[in-house]
Amino acid sequence: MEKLTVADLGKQYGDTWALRDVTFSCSEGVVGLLGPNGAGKSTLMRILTTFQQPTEGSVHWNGTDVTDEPGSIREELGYLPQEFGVYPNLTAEEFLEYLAGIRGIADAEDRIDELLELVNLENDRARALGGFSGGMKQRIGIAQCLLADPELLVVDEPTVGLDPEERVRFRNLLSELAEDRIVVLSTHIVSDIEEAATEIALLSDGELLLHDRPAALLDRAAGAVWEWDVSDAELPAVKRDYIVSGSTRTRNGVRARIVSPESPSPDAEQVEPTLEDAYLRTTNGGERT
Ligand SMILES: Nc1ncnc2c1ncn2[C@@H]1O[C@H](COP(=O)(O)OP(=O)(O)OP(=O)(O)O)[C@@H](O)[C@H]1O
Repeated sequence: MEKLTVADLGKQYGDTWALRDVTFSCSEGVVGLLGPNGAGKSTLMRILTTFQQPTEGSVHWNGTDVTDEPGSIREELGYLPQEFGVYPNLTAEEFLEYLAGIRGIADAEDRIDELLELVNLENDRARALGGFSGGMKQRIGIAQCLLADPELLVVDEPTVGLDPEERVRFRNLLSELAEDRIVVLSTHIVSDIEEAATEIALLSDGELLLHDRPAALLDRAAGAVWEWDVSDAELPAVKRDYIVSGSTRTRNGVRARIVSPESPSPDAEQVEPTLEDAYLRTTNGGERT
């Protein structure tokens, strides 16, 4: 039996369905919850973590319905919400001691040492959090999630505001953590999950368009990615008529990369798809404008 099972989940705000008929299940690994802004990712995460009630459907954790018994998942859950506040005057170590205290975790000293080392903040343990970079704050955020050694870790857009180096470090940390637990990670940036995700759940307009291995998503763009040279004058029409997944400047214009089932021009060359191409194809262009 899978550990986490989501069945026919729906959430309505007023007249709007933020989630509709979402069904999937998973065990250990990184589940990359991918989708444009407003797709319903945060809503799904808040329901998984029991901060919100679904309008319809259910979430089961190890066979127990979490709406009926929220304690069943809360005891084994670490959650890093999108807006994670820290107390600027506390040091990293004091912050973790404080949270361990209010969560009733006794004798947490050794665990705090272990976690500070895991998130690579052991040398900054005595520094006030107010002086931490975005990446350091995210790492202390992950450390606090792990205080009780949870089996399920839910992190909402954790790489927002991180520099490229911090992103890579953070992704590696999550992959390590997913060896013996489920990590659900939401993002609208494909490269955040390209290497780390063992499964991708793709949400768009509240609907789950796909839940599968990254390779299955990649297959969706097979034979549908093209590159060719266009002039600056032609570029606006290309952008209007196609899903453009990239463009690089050339001497006389740009080399456009587009996602389309048919060749856009006799000069176009078919190229290997990336996960970004497949994501754009599946969501019909990604971000809604
Ligand atoms: N409390 C709320 N009341 C009304 N509508 C809401 C509420 N929370 C979210 N929504 C709407 O539900 C939809 C899904 O929002 P949600 O925040 O879950 O998406 P998201 O994929 O996490 O996007 P983002 O990355 O922008 O947070 C959006 O249309 C949003 O406007």
